[in-house]
Amino acid sequence: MSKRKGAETMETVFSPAVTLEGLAQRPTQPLVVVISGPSGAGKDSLIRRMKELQVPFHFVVTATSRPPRPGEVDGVDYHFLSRERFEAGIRAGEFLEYAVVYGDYKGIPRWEIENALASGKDVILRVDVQGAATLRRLIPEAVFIFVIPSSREELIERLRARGTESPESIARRLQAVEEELKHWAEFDYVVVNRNQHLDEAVADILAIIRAEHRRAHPRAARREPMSPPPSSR
Ligand SMILES: Nc1ncnc2c1ncn2[C@@H]1O[C@H](COP(=O)(O)OP(=O)(O)OP(=O)(O)O)[C@@H](O)[C@H]1O
Ligand SMILES: Nc1nc2c(ncn2[C@@H]2O[C@H](COP(=O)(O)O)[C@@H](O)[C@H]2O)c(=O)[nH]1
Repeated sequence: MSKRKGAETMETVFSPAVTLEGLAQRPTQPLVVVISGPSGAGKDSLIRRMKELQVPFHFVVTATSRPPRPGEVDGVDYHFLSRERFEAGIRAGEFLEYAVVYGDYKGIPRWEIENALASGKDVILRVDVQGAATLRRLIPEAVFIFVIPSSREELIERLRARGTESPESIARRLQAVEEELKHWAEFDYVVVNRNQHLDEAVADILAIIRAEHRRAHPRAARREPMSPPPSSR
């Protein structure tokens, strides 16, 4: 490519001078990755698989007023709170974000986010579509991934086979899908978690994270809490 000597190019106007070594060793910022999608899409299964594969990331444990399912561990899957304790937390401004999701409170404790950002690792949050909309305002530089199954039948079958929901809870979750789907285009990526192809969806998420780390102009991960805790306002 020939360029006139002294002529301004896109590179000379926009790129600060670097050495090859400097550019090659450029530190990458931790990412904030928000995983959302309909109930039963497989968000928790994907995150669990990524933990099994020892992918280095910090998972933000959110809080809920719903009772634990068999096998769920307090402080690992959720912080399980009574409804009263959750409502007291709302009044005290303890949550960065909270919503009523399928009839139960769900929310992100501020201290969890502060710990996550202090970890220096990529941070993964899993929230419903309402939560993703709130986080888009609070953390616009986060990477937003919408996870879906490949069909409604797949979703119904998965929610039934999980065996954790009452028929009413399954109906409520399925009723929400249409509304949730309306928001797909607000996400940066759509990942399809096909039946029996969980590892393909995991590979997609890892590819997204890898590519985001290779950005020439990275999304800057926040180092500070999103807003001061209410007590110091
Ligand atoms: N690729 C897959 N193939 C077959 N079954 C799957 C796949 N992914 C997830 N499942 C199963 O589907 C059910 C729902 O998955 P999971 O609980 O991970 O969904 P979720 O999106 O986290 O749901 P929720 O929003 O309700 O918490 C689980 O029983 C899980 O084992
Ligand atoms: N808005 C928020 N949604 C959250 C949070 N933590 C989890 N979730 C989402 O709730 C639904 C239902 O979860 P389940 O465990 O009861 O099946 C699912 O979409 C989760 O991702 C949160 O802090 N805020």
